[in-house]
Amino acid sequence: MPPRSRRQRSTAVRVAKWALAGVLATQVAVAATLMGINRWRRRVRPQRGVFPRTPAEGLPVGDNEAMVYTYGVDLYDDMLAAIRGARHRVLFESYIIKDDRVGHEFKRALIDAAERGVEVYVIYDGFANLVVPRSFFDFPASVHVLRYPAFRPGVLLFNIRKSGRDHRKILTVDGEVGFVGGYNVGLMYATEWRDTHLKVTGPAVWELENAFVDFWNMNRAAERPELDNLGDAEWDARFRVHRNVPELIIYPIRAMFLEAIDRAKERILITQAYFIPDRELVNALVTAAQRGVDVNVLVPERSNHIIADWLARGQYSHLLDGGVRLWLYQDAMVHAKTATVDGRWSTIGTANMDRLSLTGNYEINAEIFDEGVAKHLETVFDNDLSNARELTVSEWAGRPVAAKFSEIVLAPWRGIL
Ligand SMILES: O=P(O)(O)OC[C@H](O)CO
Repeated sequence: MPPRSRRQRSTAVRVAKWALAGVLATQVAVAATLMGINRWRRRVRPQRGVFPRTPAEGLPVGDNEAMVYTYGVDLYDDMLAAIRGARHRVLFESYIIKDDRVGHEFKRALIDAAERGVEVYVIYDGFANLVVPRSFFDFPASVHVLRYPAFRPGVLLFNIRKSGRDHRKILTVDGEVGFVGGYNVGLMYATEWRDTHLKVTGPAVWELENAFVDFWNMNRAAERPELDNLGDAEWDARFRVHRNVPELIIYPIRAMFLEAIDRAKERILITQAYFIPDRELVNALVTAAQRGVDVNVLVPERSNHIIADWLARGQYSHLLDGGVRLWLYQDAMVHAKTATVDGRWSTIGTANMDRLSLTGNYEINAEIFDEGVAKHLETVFDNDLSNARELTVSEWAGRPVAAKFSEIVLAPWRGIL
């Protein structure tokens, strides 16, 4: 190579490096500014954490009964009652368990169950609970505990099987009752966050048990017992459970969403805590809106993760211009991960509509083909709208230039979070 073109190439490489460093520095500066503003705003104008609730009611789904919770106190009361009434086996898995009054109530109930001879298995995520003192997770030997590791060395070798958090929230008792949904365990979630969880009784509990058992057996320490499945799978198409399992490189929840949106004819109602859909999901929603489907997405106006909010905002123009209606939940965090289509299909689960959940973490979503459950979720959605405001195309177009700049600068992070 002649000396001049070698010089040109090294200049180009230097310019590219500086440009990249400049972009990264700008992203960090924008993110730090947003976090600073958020911290200040939370101090001067804290969220009231008051929101409408929709009473839970028993809804038949084939041979099962489903119940939808929208208030943490009600949910935790029923979960604790189930653990306290356990006779044979409790399987409890939570992404976050706080070291507070509610966390201790669960811990006590689990220990008491083990002490009266019930088999008790507990799984929690090591990374999500790094801020919780390790001593909180000291259980007597009678409780079998699996801490999903905060770090798995395989990720350093880009081994996708070793990636992802255990983001699931499952409780099953005696194979008779099961819970799944958005609620972690903690005092703040009990009263201040609007979330959605599902209780199911009947043969479909097997689905949740099976999900727990597979995870336990895949990740248990050698000295911990292997779990047998109790009962048989029902193959009931009305109530299915989908699991993202990075270890097996399967992520069916994203496909479930795409399939349901693709089939929609009348209406789609989605509630999401962190709404950062990928290109295909955005296109599916816009395509549905353009074929006349009434597409509605409810998100918190201010979530607990300001950067997630701003990554979500980066998609709003495309969605609003495409005819999707966006609703911003007021004065409280809405943490639900639900959707319903055409009054007949519903999902309630742990997966956020973002990259981390849909192609990253261990997740679990119930998919329910039932008009009663869908109708109930539509009522929940309507109640939530009484505490939300619609973001209009004109309001959005008139946002400050600094906001538009921040959205553009942070856009590349959507592929990570
Ligand atoms: O990861 P999620 O959806 O369970 O949400 C957890 C909260 O963001 C805790 O900060």
